[in-house]
Amino acid sequence: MHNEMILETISVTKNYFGDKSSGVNNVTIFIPKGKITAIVGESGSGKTTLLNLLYGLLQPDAGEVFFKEERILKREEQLQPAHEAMRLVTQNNQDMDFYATVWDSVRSGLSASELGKDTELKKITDSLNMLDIFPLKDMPFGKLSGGEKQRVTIAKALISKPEVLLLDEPFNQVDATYREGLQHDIRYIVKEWGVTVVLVSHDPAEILSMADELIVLKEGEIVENGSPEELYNSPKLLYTAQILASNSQLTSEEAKKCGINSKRGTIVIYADHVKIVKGFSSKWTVKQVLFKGFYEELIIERDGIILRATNYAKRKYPEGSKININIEDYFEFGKWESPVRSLPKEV
Ligand SMILES: Nc1ncnc2c1ncn2[C@@H]1O[C@H](COP(=O)(O)OP(=O)(O)OP(=O)(O)O)[C@@H](O)[C@H]1O
Repeated sequence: MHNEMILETISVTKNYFGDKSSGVNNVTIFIPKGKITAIVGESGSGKTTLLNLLYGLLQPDAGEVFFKEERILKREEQLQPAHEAMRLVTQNNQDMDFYATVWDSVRSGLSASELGKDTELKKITDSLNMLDIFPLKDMPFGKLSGGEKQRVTIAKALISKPEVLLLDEPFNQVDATYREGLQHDIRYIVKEWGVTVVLVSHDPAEILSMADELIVLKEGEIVENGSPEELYNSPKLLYTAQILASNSQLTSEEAKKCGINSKRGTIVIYADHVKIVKGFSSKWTVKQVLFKGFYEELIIERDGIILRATNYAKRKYPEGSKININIEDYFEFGKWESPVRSLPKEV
């Protein structure tokens, strides 16, 4: 089914120093309505620049941005940045008053024409309830935890029911244990209110669990896009594989020692594809155990080769213990980074 588009950029370029070394170059994207689109990429790849261009906060040097086929006006053409149907939540609560109560903070998201109306109370209450922060309504914003602050900024952004919500690294300040709850609530809001969300993120876990669509940026250019499943299961680029999953990279010589015969330069093995199995043949040593909440990531070593392995049986394999593994899948990347899909291998 063809998705209805709400936002698009046509060959948009924004450079900060007059050359291609910064910002974004010739970017054409389509944002589907009522979905969550994640813009991903390494630090400095242009994610925030693209988000600000979509919002109209930055003006493109070339190209155009459209909201529902209506061109987003340039700064000199409008009184306020951005289209009124969009809201941007920036990183680090930049535009929040730390002394204001949660109630007043959320209320400040209403436009002048909405303030003082009969509907004001209901709008504030609905927004607070939607983000599950009504009990905090009298607390000063500055006294809240990172996760609570983020809920308030989103409630403020949503109070006037925008059509598009743009979120820059929305879970950065949110404690890992509260992330999933907030991710779930954003998904719920998207479904209930039909809001379109565009978010910038560098965390594979949140991208894969939340987004309907992914746009991969590298050095200011779009290099891949598609659903999280498509890109995770069949990344065209080594770069995409690195962004979407915790992984190990081996040379073909190293891979050979793991039973993988490949003539291509780089072999990528997702931690999720390294399975711990019973057996006596090949012993790997657990060098490090990384706590990841409901699972662990093990850094394991054999003959100088280091791999990452996901382990759900927590505390079963302490540092120094010996384990056997199966490599269930891997990707081979050659000179042009186009991968060959690989068959499961036992090690
Ligand atoms: N206001 C600015 N002035 C000059 N250069 C800038 C400005 N904003 C961004 N850049 C540069 O443009 C490039 C892209 O920056 P941007 O913030 O869009 O990347 P990002 O992918 O969001 O990075 P991060 O994940 O680190 O936030 C970087 O090289 C950055 O240094």
